[in-house]
Amino acid sequence: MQAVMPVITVDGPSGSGKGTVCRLLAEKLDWDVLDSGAIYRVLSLAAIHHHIALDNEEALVPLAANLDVQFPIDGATKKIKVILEGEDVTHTIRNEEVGAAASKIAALPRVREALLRRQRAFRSESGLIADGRDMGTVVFPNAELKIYLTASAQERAKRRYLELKDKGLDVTLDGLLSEIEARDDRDMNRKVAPLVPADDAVVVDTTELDAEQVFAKVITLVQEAIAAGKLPASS
Ligand SMILES: Nc1ncnc2c1ncn2[C@@H]1O[C@H](COP(=O)(O)OP(=O)(O)O)[C@@H](O)[C@H]1O
Ligand SMILES: Nc1ccn([C@H]2C[C@H](O)[C@@H](COP(=O)(O)OP(=O)(O)O)O2)c(=O)n1
Repeated sequence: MQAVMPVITVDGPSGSGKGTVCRLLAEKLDWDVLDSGAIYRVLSLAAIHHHIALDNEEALVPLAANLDVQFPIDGATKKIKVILEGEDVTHTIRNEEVGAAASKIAALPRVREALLRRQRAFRSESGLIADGRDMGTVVFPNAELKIYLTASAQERAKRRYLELKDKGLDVTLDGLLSEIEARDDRDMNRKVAPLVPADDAVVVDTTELDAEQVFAKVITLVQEAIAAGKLPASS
């Protein structure tokens, strides 16, 4: 019988640094990553392409259940690509408009239900680092280690501003702050699987920490989990 492979969950609001820490941790442990936000983002883009309203749960559920999405590794860059219905949407899904749309469809209970099995199927032969909002509370409630990253909305907006400016996008700090606050409100106050730390999650406030310091803290948590026998020594 195949052993059940370990899972580390990393949840938190937009810009708290989940993607960054998950990428570094996956490299260090040689584990796989589930970017659950990318699935919600891709679904919202598919809804836009198919002219389905973001609150039309009836139509969104079959779209979610049959979503034609692949996450291949780019041979040249070694980064994960996102392919929706044969089209490379790796960059398109990252803008704030798609993030806001993703947050809207993510509030629909039956849409979340339709995506559950797809997310759990990412559990891999190595180990899995799961990045999202409800990884520790709903999708992998038995995860061996649960981390919840947070930071002030101001700091998260500043990070997003620097990132998007760097990509040459026309954004303002105030605009991004409003969008982040609206998304926090929607994600934290929805009825199903709201963004909240799992009871057994370790909360790390990253407001005053750079990415390297956050990673160092997370590595310490992994080492503590190994010492406590929660994660295998080979992690
Ligand atoms: N601790 C940190 N301090 C400053 N900037 C950070 C930190 N962690 C991540 N970043 C940067 O902030 C932006 C958002 O980080 P990201 O990992 O994408 O967050 P999330 O996945 O939680 O939305 C990225 O440009 C990233 O490089
Ligand atoms: N597990 C998840 C992941 C994302 N979502 C929703 C809510 C989020 O605002 C959007 C986009 O998530 P994503 O993690 O890509 O967003 P950020 O990179 O943190 O800005 O999707 C969710 O409801 N549950």
